[in-house]
Amino acid sequence: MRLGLKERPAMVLFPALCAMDMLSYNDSGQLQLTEGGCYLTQQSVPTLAGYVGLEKSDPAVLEMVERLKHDGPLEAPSGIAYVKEGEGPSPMDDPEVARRLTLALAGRAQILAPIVADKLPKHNGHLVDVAGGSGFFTYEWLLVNPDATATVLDRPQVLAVAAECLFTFSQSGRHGAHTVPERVTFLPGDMLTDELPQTDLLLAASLFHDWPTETCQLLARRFADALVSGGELWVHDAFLDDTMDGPQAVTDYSAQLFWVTKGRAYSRNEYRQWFAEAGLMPSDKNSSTQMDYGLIWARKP
Ligand SMILES: C[S@@+](CC[C@H](N)C(=O)[O-])C[C@H]1O[C@@H](n2cnc3c(N)ncnc32)[C@H](O)[C@@H]1O
Repeated sequence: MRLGLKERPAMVLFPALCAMDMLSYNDSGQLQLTEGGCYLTQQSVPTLAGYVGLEKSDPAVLEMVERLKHDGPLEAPSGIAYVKEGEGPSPMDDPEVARRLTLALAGRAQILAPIVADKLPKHNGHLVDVAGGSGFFTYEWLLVNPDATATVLDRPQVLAVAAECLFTFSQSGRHGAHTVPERVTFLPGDMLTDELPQTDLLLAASLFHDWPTETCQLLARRFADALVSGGELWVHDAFLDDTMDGPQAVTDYSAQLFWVTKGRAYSRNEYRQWFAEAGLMPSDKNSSTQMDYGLIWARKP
């Protein structure tokens, strides 16, 4: 790895360059320039280096280079979006910023939640929606599971917004929506350190992608511990191909996640390794939802 990149920036940059057909893996699994990628070198005649180099002094390009080199921003005095870790400041604990960031995701959740609710198991037990944000995934799931209950766990300032979303949901006039609030518990807490409630189903929606690999492994172990025997961990996210060379929509998204969070997009294979290490039995089935998102799951024996 001559660039000396750490794992996270390398796994953002190289899959993106593969998806753009600039790099590919050879038979020995080593990265090499593709025919198109060769035009990016100074030695190529003709070369694209001058054309691409028009952007070389752009402040955003220079900042991305710094972040790739340092595995994130050198300084983040007010914390990192969607991340609460340890005693450091978190935007998710600032009422105004937490509201803005939570509402920024609420539209996506509202669109995807009915599709996810339809694909999650039908159950009359309990769902824990960890880092549930606006809570829409929970509300929709409770609508199709009229005897079930659920807990939405997140930071207190986020849950204040989730409660407003629940009120609006309950007033929608949709069949059964008025029964949902009495079946929801809001649990303020820290998913990295607090004890998690025991549950039949645990949903991790757009959660792992905010965190580096070691934290994902820790979370997988914590979620496995929270499941009852026979319980299931469901992940809703955008996944890299297991070949780590696309799809381009997800490598682009991964670069955005790298820029604003501590994480990146991961492949299903990476998730399944964490689940197996945590003692879960990953299903090998893949299910897609919309917006390049999909579902995978694992069962506790
Ligand atoms: C990207 S959002 C996903 C929200 C929701 N699951 C969705 O798909 O719309 C990540 C969420 O993780 C929450 N979060 C971050 N660190 C946390 C922590 N240590 N404990 C609990 N929640 C946390 C954030 O407050 C935020 O709501």
